[in-house]
Amino acid sequence: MMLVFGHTGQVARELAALDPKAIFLGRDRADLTDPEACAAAIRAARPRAVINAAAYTAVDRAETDPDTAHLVNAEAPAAMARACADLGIPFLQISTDYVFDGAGDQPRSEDAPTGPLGVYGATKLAGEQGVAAAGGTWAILRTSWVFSAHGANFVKTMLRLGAERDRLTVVADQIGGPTPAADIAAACLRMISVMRDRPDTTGGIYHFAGAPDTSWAGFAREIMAQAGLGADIAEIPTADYPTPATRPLNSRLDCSRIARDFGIKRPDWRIGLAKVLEQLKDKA
Ligand SMILES: NC(=O)C1=CN([C@@H]2O[C@H](COP(=O)(O)OP(=O)(O)OC[C@H]3O[C@@H](n4cnc5c(N)ncnc54)[C@H](OP(=O)(O)O)[C@@H]3O)[C@@H](O)[C@H]2O)C=CC1
Ligand SMILES: Cc1cn([C@H]2C[C@H](O)[C@@H](COP(=O)(O)OP(=O)(O)O[C@H]3O[C@@H](C)C(=O)[C@@H](O)[C@H]3O)O2)c(=O)[nH]c1=O
Ligand SMILES: [Mg+2]
Repeated sequence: MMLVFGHTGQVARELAALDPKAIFLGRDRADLTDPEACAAAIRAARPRAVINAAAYTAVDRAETDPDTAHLVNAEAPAAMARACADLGIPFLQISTDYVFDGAGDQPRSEDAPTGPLGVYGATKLAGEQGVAAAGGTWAILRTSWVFSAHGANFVKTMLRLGAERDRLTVVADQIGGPTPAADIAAACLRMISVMRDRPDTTGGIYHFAGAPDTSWAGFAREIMAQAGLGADIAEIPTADYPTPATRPLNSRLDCSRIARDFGIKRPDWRIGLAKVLEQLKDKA
């Protein structure tokens, strides 16, 4: 049986859809501000593998709440990874494009230098380092710009604003790969299964993002088009959209390593978007 930290989050919900037999620990059963309680939950459940799909994902709020973000994003995954290493079971942590500084215009590989611009990215990077230091069989899946029919994400924000306004201003100089949460969940399950068969030739850090790379404005335009909303998307530079946390400009991830080791290809996010819009229609 698989143990998943997270219950209501985007990726956790999609893991539940694909593997309903897994155990999902929400905040009520495992609070990541208590890392040792998370490790104890793993020892008590004795699962065959653990996926951490919980995180402090409020990028701007993290700037003024760094201690909580550090416990949740850095200390908790490190404690989980140590518990898994002790039990000899695989551990999969999900991380982010925000560990990079976003310089340049080339896709980054897994061993490119990191340089987070804000507290969220810095705490997620510390979490990666804690997981790697734990030893055992582990993988870190770095993804970007996650969306789904559940929870808070850019697609749902754009649908709400696009229904209210004729014109939206959206940044056009941050470039990355929007990634459907359902594809992340499928990638996680495949990685766990392959890692259990081939622990010696798999593991480490992997990049995984939807294709093709686009800007937030390009993403917004496709959302409006597929949803049949008429709102005009006006492109603006990041400087015209001030936020507490600085975001990387270049979030392009080179995803060739996950294709090589696991046969997992970049999904077309436009297809994932169509599925999410269908799900939202069914919910309404
Ligand atoms: N969202 C994105 O765009 C991206 C996300 N990622 C990474 O992907 C992973 C999954 O993200 P996603 O599914 O989008 O996350 P969501 O923001 O949808 O959900 C985060 C989950 O973490 C839980 N959580 C937060 N704090 C705690 C805590 N103290 N104790 C227990 N649970 C807690 C939340 O619980 P509750 O509902 O109770 O608040 C929620 O279920 C994360 O590691 C994230 O860093 C990477 C790149 C992009
Ligand atoms: C709502 C809105 C946002 N924006 C900009 C702000 C920001 O640069 C970009 C996306 O906004 P968001 O608030 O969704 O971005 P953000 O919460 O920073 O999204 C990030 O979340 C974390 C968890 C990750 O790991 C990242 O991969 C990334 O997905 O769009 C506009 O330009 N116009 C708008 O009307
Ligand atoms: Mg956000």
